[in-house]
Amino acid sequence: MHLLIPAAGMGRRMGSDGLRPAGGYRNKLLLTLLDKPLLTWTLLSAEAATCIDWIGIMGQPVDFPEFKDILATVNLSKPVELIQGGDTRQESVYNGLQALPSDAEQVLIHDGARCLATPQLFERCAQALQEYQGLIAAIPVKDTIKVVDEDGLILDTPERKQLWAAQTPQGFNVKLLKDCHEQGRQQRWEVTDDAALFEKCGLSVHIVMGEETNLKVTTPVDLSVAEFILKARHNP
Ligand SMILES: Nc1ccn([C@@H]2O[C@H](COP(=O)(O)OP(=O)(O)OP(=O)(O)O)[C@@H](O)[C@H]2O)c(=O)n1
Ligand SMILES: C[C@](O)(CO)[C@H](O)COP(=O)(O)O
Repeated sequence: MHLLIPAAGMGRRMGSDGLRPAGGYRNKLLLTLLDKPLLTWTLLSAEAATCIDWIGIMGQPVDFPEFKDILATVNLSKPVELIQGGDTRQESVYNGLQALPSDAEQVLIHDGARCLATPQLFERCAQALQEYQGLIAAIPVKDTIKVVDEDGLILDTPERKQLWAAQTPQGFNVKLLKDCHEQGRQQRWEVTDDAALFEKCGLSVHIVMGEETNLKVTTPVDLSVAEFILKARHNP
């Protein structure tokens, strides 16, 4: 199974590590969580998942020297390729898809920022991909969700039992996902996950039960929560 890791973000919402001299934020995946860069935790989980046999990491070239240091430390047993990311997650995944080996039939896509996903979740998604052409890890929403207009007025309260919070890994048939990305570029669709492109193209996407701990490290609070979870895992 091929795995693409989008890791080319700016970490604007994290915003904690100051501006780079050249402008722009420092990639949050290079921040330290316990004693390792955040990206290292994601890679260690991918390494432990036996279903994965090739890894592509989409990053910004400015981060490649540090990515190479991380790879040298982790010393993965699987082939790894660094791929130039784009200005959005959608563009980064597009670039990753173009860089897949020509024999890749199925792909899992997993945010570098979801560094707490377990190897078992990768295995579960890879297994389900033998049955489905499109799937995502997701968990039932715990809060009551409101749809709100620009003036702060509630428009709707969707029924909670139909709401799921999308996570990654997201898994797809490579050819179908490439077609969906092409169509997305032509139609100028802007989406925040790959499943949305599948949906817009009228293709079905199945849910695989995700993990409550599989949070996306987005803000400084997430970093503290992730550290807490990792500490509990490593010193139970
Ligand atoms: N141009 C981009 C933007 C995001 N990502 C990746 O997509 C994942 C989810 O994105 P997000 O959490 O939004 O990360 P950032 O873009 O870094 O954060 P922010 O939106 O706060 O700037 C991350 O692993 C991030 O590195 C990417 O590969 N290319
Ligand atoms: C793909 C994703 O992680 C699913 O929750 C999420 O949509 C990424 O979104 P972001 O806008 O990059 O935070």
